[in-house]
Amino acid sequence: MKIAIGSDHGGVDLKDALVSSLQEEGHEVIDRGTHGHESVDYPDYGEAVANDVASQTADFGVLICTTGIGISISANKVHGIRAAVCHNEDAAEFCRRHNNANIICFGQKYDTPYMAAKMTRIFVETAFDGGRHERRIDKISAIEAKR
Ligand SMILES: O=C(CO)[C@H](O)[C@H](O)[C@H](O)COP(=O)(O)O
Repeated sequence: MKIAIGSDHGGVDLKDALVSSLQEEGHEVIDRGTHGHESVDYPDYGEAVANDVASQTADFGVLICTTGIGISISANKVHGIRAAVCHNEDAAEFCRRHNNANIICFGQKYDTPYMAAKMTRIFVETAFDGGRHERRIDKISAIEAKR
């Protein structure tokens, strides 16, 4: 898989750990930064990764900030993006099965490298269930289309 990843300074250590584990698992990783602990603004990285996913430059995205919240809100402003904050394996599975999420978001404050790698593995390996969930995704897209 081709996976775009990004974080602000509050998520950079977890981001760097995930870049390594994703590469070890054989994924092609597009690392959109940040690349150090200097203070930066999470919307810049949320937008960069969201653009990669929306344009199909990447199959999926991974975003990290301190809590996972600011960067997920930012990514969800890009048309076609469904970014889900996950802190356990069940959420990582169900945001794919029911919500067809295309970006998974973590909070470095809460998620260990081990757990984030595990959740990311579940996320990329789980298919969308379709069926009744397709109708709901279509309604999300319809909300987007009004703007
Ligand atoms: O936006 C956030 C919360 O949703 C992110 O966690 C940021 O990393 C955080 O706000 C950055 O805060 P800082 O005090 O500037 O490090």
